[in-house]
Amino acid sequence: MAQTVVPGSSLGDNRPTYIYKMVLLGSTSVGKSSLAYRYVKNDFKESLPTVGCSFFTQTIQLETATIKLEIWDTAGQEKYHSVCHLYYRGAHAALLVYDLTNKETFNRAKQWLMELEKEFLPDEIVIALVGNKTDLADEREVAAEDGEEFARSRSLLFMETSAKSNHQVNDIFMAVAGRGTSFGSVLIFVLDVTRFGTKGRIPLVLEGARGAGRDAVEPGRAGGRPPPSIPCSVGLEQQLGTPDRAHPEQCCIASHDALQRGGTAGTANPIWPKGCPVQGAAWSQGLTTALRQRGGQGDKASLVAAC
Ligand SMILES: Nc1nc2c(ncn2[C@@H]2O[C@H](COP(=O)(O)OP(=O)(O)OP(=O)(O)O)[C@@H](O)[C@H]2O)c(=O)[nH]1
Repeated sequence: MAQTVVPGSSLGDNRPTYIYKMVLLGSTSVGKSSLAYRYVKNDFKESLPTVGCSFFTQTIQLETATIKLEIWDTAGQEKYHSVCHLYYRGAHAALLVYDLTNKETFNRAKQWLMELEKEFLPDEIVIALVGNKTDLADEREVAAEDGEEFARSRSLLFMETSAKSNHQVNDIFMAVAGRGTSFGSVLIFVLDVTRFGTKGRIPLVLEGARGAGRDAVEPGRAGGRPPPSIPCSVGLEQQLGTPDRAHPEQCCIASHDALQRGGTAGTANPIWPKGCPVQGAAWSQGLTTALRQRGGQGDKASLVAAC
């Protein structure tokens, strides 16, 4: 399993930071944002359809290392499909979510899988098939056995969840993180109920970090993904009220998305979530940094080439 490791950034803190990118894919309204919200906030609320992609991070401080879980919640609406591959690029794990009350979304999840299989080698990414909305048992259109059987035939993790009733939400995130440890023996996550309790949001602890993954990089080294460094806040981060430091790569991708659809890469980007506190200068700065890290300039041609 590929993780990125960077040296600790705080003064006197030499612990490495491992970055683990997890992407949520699936049709619109299957509950991707709700699952992420439940996992991060342990709550459920109505949310608007995702625009482009929401991104947030969850940091886990451990004795020997820091784990930074990057969760990329993609938009399921078809109009965003053409740019989705930009979001799952470099992912270590993917949750393929369908709505078990809507068979069409199950079929769509199978198509997502085919796309992932074109992009990744089998041992490059952990994939889980997730049937969401178990609380709507009376409306079920996809039998649990069908989901399970398909997952088994393709060696995927499988779980049915309900973001609404909080059924197996922690479990699926944990299972995916746990599976990630079986590749390359880089990280071992174990449940630490003594520290977090069984209802802890991220009951994970690193038991042993035995060196860097094969794509481990040092900051600034060519070929590696840059560490998050630009103040920015988008999508779910914003909804959660927990502004974070956005990934320059996301600023780049969002801008590329806008350009593809005839928008501009400037601060007036029509797709940028309304009310985003960093709609202006901070986002531009993030974009500029992303471009520089890719060796480009801040013009449209460089942006498209870089992304
Ligand atoms: N009953 C029930 N409703 C759910 C559940 N999860 C999500 N929903 C509802 O399904 C609808 C869509 O949820 P979202 O989380 O926005 O779906 P999404 O997959 O992120 O949608 P896009 O952003 O368009 O891709 C909302 O009305 C949610 O309240 C669930 O587990 N049970």
